[in-house]
Amino acid sequence: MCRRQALLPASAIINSTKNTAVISCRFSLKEFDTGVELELSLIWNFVRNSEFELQVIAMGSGQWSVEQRTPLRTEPLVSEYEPETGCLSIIVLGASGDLAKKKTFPALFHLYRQGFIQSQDVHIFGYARTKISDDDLRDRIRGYLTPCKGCERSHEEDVSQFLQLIKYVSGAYDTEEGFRSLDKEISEYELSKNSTQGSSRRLFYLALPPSVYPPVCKMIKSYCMNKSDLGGWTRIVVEKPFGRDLESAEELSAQIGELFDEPQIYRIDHYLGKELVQNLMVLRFANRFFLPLWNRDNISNIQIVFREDFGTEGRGGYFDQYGIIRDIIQNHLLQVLCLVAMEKPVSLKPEHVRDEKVKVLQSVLPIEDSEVVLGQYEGYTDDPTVPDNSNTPTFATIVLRIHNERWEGVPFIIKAGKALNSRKAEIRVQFKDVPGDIYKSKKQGRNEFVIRLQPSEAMYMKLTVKQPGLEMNTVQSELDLSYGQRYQQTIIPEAYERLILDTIRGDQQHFVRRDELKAAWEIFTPLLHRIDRGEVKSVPYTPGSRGPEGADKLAEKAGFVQTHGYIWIPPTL
Ligand SMILES: NC(=O)C1=CN([C@@H]2O[C@H](COP(=O)(O)OP(=O)(O)OC[C@H]3O[C@@H](n4cnc5c(N)ncnc54)[C@H](OP(=O)(O)O)[C@@H]3O)[C@@H](O)[C@H]2O)C=CC1
Ligand SMILES: O=C1O[C@H](COP(=O)(O)O)[C@@H](O)[C@H](O)[C@H]1O
Repeated sequence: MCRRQALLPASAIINSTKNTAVISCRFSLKEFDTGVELELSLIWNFVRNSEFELQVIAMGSGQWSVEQRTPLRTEPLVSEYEPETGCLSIIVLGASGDLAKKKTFPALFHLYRQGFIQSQDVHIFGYARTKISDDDLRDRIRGYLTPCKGCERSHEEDVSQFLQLIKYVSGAYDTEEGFRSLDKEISEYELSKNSTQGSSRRLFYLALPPSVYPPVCKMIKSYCMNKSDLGGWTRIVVEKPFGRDLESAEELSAQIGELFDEPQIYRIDHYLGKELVQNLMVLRFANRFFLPLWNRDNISNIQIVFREDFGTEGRGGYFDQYGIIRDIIQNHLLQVLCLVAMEKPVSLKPEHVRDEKVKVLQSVLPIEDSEVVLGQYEGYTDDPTVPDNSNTPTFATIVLRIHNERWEGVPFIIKAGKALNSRKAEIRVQFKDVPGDIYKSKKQGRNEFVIRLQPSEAMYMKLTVKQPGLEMNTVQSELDLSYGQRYQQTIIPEAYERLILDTIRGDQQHFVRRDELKAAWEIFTPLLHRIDRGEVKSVPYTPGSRGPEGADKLAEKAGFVQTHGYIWIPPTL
C-alpha cells in the first residue's frame, strides 16, 4: 500500500462558503510497484476544518479501490444544512449564573476555536440583572475556558480574541427597558456588520431558572426579534427542568407556544449531546448483530443507571424543589430509554426520530409503587436551604414497563442517585440465559451488552469463553470497544458544544419536542404527586454507599442477575 500526503493548491477549491468547500483535483499515482498509472479525478464537498485521507489500495486483479477515511468527521448523514451567511448574535440570558460560566460560554469557546463560529460574523451578548462590566463578565468566564487537546494555536491568544466577542448588558427579566437596550446593542452590531449580504440570526440561550422563561420570552418577542428584511431567524434555547409536572409543563409550553413556533424552540437535554447517546441509533439500526436480538425473546432486562459520587453541593435549595426524578430521570434517563427502546424511524429527519420517541413513551405503563425505591442520603438536610423534614429523593430506582410487541415483559430498571460510591452513567442490556446450556455457563453470569456513557466512554459485551489452557473451563470475558484506546486521536466534543452547534444549524433532532415532553411528564406525574403528598417515602442511605439496599432487591426481583467476581476495567493506554 502506498501512502502520500499532499497539500491541495488553492486552485483546487472551486467553491467555498463559510463552513464547506468543494474541491476539485486530479492527480496521478505512478509510484505503485505494479507500474500501473492511476489517474484520479475528484470533486469533493467537505466540511471546513475536517481532515480526511484518501486511501488508494491496489487490489490483486489490477483494480483499484478508493476509500475516504475521515479521522475526525464524516459528511453529516442527516443534515441538509446549507451554511448561512449574515451575522449571528448569540445572547446568553442568565450570563452571571452557574450554567453560563461552566457550560454555555466554554461550549461557545470550543466552537470558536474549531472555526464553527467566527469573529467576522458572530457576536456574543451576556444578559443578566447583576451589574457588572464587560470585563467583569470576561473575568468570570476566563478560568472555565480550557485549552483544547491537540490544538496548535496559542490558547491564551484564542481566549483573549474570544472574550473580545462578548459584550454584557444588564437588565431585568420582565421590563421593557433592559430588553430595549439589549436590542439596541444587537442591532448596532448587526448594522456595523452591514449585513446586506445575508440575513441576521439571533439565538437566545435561556440559562435561567424556568420561572422566568415566560416573561423573558415575552420580552424577546416584543423587543428583540430579528428584523432583517432579508430573512434570518430568531431561536430560543430553554433548559430543563421544563415544568414540575404535567400541568405546569403544559402551562409553560402553552405560554411559550403562544410566542414562538415549535421550530424556533430548542428544549435542550444535554444527555442527547453525549457521544455514546448519539451513537445509540447508529448501533441499533446500522448493525445486523443487534437487529434480531433487540427484543423480548432475547433480552431479560435493561438497566439505565446514573450515579454521582457527590451530593447537591450548594444546589440544595434548587434540588429540594425538584428531586432526583425531575432532575435526572424524567429527562436525561428517559431520553436514553427512548433511544434504546424506540422502533426504527422512517428516516433520520428530526420529526421522524421524534415521532418514534413519542410512541415509545406513550407505551409506558403506569408506575407501580411496589416497583419504586426512593432514598435520601444522610446529611442532605444539613444544607440550610433544605427543610429538615424534606422527603425529596436524592436516589430512585424505578421499574418502567413498555407495553408493546417488542418489549412486553422486559423491565427497564432506571436508577439514579447522588452521593453514591462512584460516578458513572451506563446502559446495561442483560440477555436471557442460554437455553439447553451444556457448558453450565449460567454460573459465569449472563451475557450483557454495556454502553458506558461516562466516564471512560466504552461499549463492551460480556460473554462466556473457554479459559485459555489445557482444561476445558469457561470464564467470563469481554469484547471491548473503549473509546480512549480505539480513538486515541479523536477529541470527543462536549455535549453542549454539539447541541449549540445544532441550534445554530437549525437541526432539532437532538432536542425535545413539545408532545415528547408531555408524554414524559405523563409517565412520572402520578408518582411525583404521591411523593409530594408523602405517600411514598424516601429511606435514608449512607453517603458513599450503593444507595438503599431495597434498590438492589427490586432490581433482582425484576429479573436482573448480578455477575459476581467479574469487574470490567477500562483499558489503559
Ligand atoms: N448549573 C448546572 O450545572 C445546570 C443547570 N441547568 C439549568 O440551567 C438553568 C440555569 O441554571 P444555573 O445557571 O445553575 O442557575 P443560576 O441559579 O445560577 O441562575 C442563573 C442566573 O439567573 C438569575 N436568577 C437566579 N435566580 C433567579 C430568580 N429567582 N429570578 C430571576 N433571576 C434569577 C441570576 O442572574 P442575575 O441575578 O444576575 O439576573 C443567575 O446568575 C436552570 O434552568 C437549570 O436548571 C441544567 C443543567 C445543569
Ligand atoms: O442536569 C443535570 O446533570 C448533572 C449531571 O450531568 P453530567 O453531564 O455531569 O452527567 C447533574 O449533576 C445535575 O444535578 C443535573 O441538574
